[in-house]
Amino acid sequence: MAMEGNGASVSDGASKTKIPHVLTVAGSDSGAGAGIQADIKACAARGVYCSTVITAVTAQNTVGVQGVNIVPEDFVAEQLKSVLSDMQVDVVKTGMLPSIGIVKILHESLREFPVRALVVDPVMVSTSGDVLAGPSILSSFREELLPMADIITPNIKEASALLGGMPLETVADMRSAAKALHAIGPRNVLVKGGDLPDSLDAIDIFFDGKDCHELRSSRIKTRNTHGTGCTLASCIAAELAKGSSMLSAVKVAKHYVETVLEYSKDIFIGNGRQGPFDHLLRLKNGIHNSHRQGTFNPSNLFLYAVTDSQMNKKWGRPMVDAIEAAIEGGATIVQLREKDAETREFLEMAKACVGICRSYGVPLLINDRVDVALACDADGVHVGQSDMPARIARTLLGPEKIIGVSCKTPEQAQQAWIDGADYIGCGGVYPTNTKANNPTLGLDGLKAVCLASKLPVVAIGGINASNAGSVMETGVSNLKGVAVVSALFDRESVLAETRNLHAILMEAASQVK
Ligand SMILES: Nc1ncnc2c1ncn2[C@@H]1O[C@H](COP(=O)(O)OP(=O)(O)OP(=O)(O)O)[C@@H](O)[C@H]1O
Ligand SMILES: Cc1ncc(CO)c(N)n1
Ligand SMILES: [Mg+2]
Repeated sequence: MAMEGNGASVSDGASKTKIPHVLTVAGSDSGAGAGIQADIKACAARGVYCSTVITAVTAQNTVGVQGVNIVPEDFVAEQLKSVLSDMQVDVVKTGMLPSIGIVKILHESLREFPVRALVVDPVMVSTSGDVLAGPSILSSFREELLPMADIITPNIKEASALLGGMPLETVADMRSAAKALHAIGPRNVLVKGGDLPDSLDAIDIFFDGKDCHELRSSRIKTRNTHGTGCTLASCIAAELAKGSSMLSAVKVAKHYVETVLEYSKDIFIGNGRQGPFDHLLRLKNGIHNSHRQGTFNPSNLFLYAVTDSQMNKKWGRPMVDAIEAAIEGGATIVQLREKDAETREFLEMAKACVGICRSYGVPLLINDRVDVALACDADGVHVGQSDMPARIARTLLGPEKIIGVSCKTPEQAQQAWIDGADYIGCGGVYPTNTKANNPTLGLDGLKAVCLASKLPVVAIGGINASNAGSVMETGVSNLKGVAVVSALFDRESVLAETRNLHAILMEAASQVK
């Protein structure tokens, strides 16, 4: 029975804050790794409101899909109307659409209530091999849904099915498929290569009708990949709802998936072949076993990029571009270190950098300046032994912000823990030009500092592609990564250098394990 609306409307003239809003039209996954549940968590992690129209309820776990119950078409229509007629949806994202009738209803609803963008994840078969939408759906996808879509995100099998069984085995095949799918009508196509056999990287192909981009990230070795496709599409929708361009939404989403897989690679849920991951980046090393209710994850120290405005000036690149390139290349945290700018100029720059880092989910720390960190709402500060003491910085910044301290000696390392710091920056490990009169500790000095503290440590000072491997291979358990300045920013291509260093660190980390 249909219920009447309650007739009440809120329009009291009070100031209203619009929050970006994604509506997901998808199936429920009882195991909560994929489907509606993944969509809600991905949107929440990206700071976007998510409403839900449920098309089917599945009984599903890490072993497979045990049952599917399709929601009656009329009731899908009713849910769509309830949300779209009232709730200021920016972007609609679709997942499991299990019948031709449901596709038709969605098509009609979107004509009646247009939205800014439509993201279509043409879900057909789960990775466990279970059918979520049968082949009879293909023609209605092609005729009704694809031409309306701003982007479609098929995996290899789905791209092949939509193209009548065209075989897809190589990156070149993925490129041809992206172009052929574009001809069916969607504005943009992303063919996902998560299931591409024998590929070292996770490669996706993006085609916008003009240019074809090959998007690569490192392939995380983990069983916890159930729901990557739903998460990727929801994150694209979330970034579009915030106002991103399509290419940047796709890049941010891909980077987010890589980051959550890395964070969640060792978590254990379920006994089947493919487990879920933790969208909110908390389980591994996270708040559950931290001494403080903070949000710092020590894995963020893996590739720590420290900026230098002189170097960026020398190479003629704006700070935000340099930072974006470093993040794209694999930097896991950024420290803004500014020695020349006046406070106001520094603050403006810091705000822009917070914006870019936040869009990628990478923390930004401010060197030295607690006031600037507070004013731009950065994720924290890094202080030296002659800067604001960490204990006072903690009082000023509160329990949530990240605080790092530079330490050269075991005594300083012990003090950093007592003062409530989150990590230690230890160096200079090797000689460097970026800091005058800085004594060199060598790998032995680094080890001594690591062993003196429970805190995670990042090594700094003269580290580059040729010696980063030996630093990581010291194998002390709380040494979590390396911090670099010149090796990334005093170079022609920040992206290429960061990527290279990231690969070296991954290799070294796998040796240690
Ligand atoms: N092991 C991995 N490491 C890094 N990225 C990955 C990995 N596996 C998948 N991805 C990325 O995750 C995204 C989803 O890709 P995939 O091809 O697995 O989609 P899907 O099969 O639709 O996902 P689902 O498992 O939810 O059905 C892509 O950007 C892909 O490159
Ligand atoms: C409900 C649902 N939607 C999508 C997928 C694809 O991962 C799944 N396994 N379950
Ligand atoms: Mg997959």
